[in-house]
Amino acid sequence: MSEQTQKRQVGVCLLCGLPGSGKSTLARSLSSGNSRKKFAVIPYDNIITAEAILTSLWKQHRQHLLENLEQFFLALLNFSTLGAPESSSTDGTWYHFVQSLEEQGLISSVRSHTDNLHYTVMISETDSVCLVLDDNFYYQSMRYEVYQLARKYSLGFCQLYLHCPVEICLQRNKERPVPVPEDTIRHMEKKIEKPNPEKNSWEQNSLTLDSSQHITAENERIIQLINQAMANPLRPLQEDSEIKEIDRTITAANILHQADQNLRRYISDTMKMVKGAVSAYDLRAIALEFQSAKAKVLEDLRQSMSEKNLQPINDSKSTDILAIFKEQTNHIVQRYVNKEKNCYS
Ligand SMILES: Nc1ncnc2c1ncn2[C@@H]1O[C@H](COP(=O)(O)OP(=O)(O)OP(=O)(O)O)[C@@H](O)[C@H]1O
Repeated sequence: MSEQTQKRQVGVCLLCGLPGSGKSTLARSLSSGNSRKKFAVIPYDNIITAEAILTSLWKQHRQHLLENLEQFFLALLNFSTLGAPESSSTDGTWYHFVQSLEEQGLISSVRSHTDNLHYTVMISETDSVCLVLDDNFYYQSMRYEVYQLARKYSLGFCQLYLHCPVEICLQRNKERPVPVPEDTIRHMEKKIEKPNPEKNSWEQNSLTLDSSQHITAENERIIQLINQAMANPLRPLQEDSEIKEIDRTITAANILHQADQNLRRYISDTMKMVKGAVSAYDLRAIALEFQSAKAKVLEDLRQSMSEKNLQPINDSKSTDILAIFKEQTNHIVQRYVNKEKNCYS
C-alpha cells in the first residue's frame, strides 16, 4: 500500500496476574486464534532474561523494552520497516525482542550487508494488530508507563487481570519444569496492585477474570474488551502549544482572581470608612484613597499580566473587574455627592 489513506488499528492488551495465573497460556490462545485481528505476544520473561532481573540493570532493561515496543508501534502505524532503537546495542533486549517476533512469524530480517537492524513487518496492511504484553505488571507504575506510550501514539489500551488464588498458582507452578521460587509468588501476592478503575481513570478499560478456571481467547468478555479498546483509541496528549495555552489561561485566571480579591477588600474597607465619615473632608480623603488603591490594583494587575506575557484586557474576567471598579466608584461618588449636599444644606 504505497499511499496510505487509512490508519491501521493498533492496540495494547496488558496481561497481569501472579506467576502461574495463566497469562502465557491465554496469550498463546489469543495468538493462535484465527480472527482478522493479529495478536503479537510480547513475552517479558523471555525478553528480559532471569540474569537481568537479578541485577540492578532490571529497570534499564524494562526501559529498553519500552523503546523496542515504540519502534514496533511506529513500524505498524507507518507501514514501515522495524528499526532498532538507539539503545539496542547496550543489552540483549532488542535481540530477544525481535527473536520473539520472528518466531511468531510477525517480522522477517531485512537482508542487507550494511544494515542488520531492520526487519520487514509480515502482517497484512489491512489487519489490525493487538500487542499482548505478557508480564506480571504487579505495580501500577509498570502499567502506567505502557499506558503513556499507548496514549502517545493514540492506540487502543486495555488490561486483563487474571485473578487466581495463590494456592492454585503455587500448585501449577510446582508442576512446571522450571518453577518460580515459592517465596517470590507469595511476596508478589502481598505486593500486587490490581487494576483499580475506580481510582485510576486511565485503568477504566480493565477486566478481571477468574483464571482458576480454563480461559481461552474465545471468552466473550475478552473479545469485547479488546474490540472496544481498539475501536476507541486513547486520545494523545495535546500539543505543547495547547498545553502552554491552558497554563497561560490558568495563570491569568489566578492573577485576575488575586486582583479581584484585593479590589473587593479595598471596596469593603472604603465602604466602612464612608459609613463612618463625618465631614466632606473625610469623604474627599476616602475618595482619593480609594482612587489610588484602585489605581494600584490596576497597576499590579497590568504588571503581573505583562510579566507573564498575558493580555488582561481581552479576558472576560478582567472586564468584570473593571466593571466592578466602575460600579463601586460611581457608588462612592454618589454617596460622596449626597453627603456633601447634606453638609452644605
Ligand atoms: N486455567 C488453567 N487451568 C489449569 N492449568 C493452567 C491454567 N492456566 C495455566 N495453567 C498451567 O499453569 C502453568 C502456568 O501457566 P502460565 O505459564 O500460563 O502462567 P503465567 O501466569 O504466564 O506464569 P508466569 O507469570 O510465571 O509466566 C502452566 O503449566 C499451565 O499449563
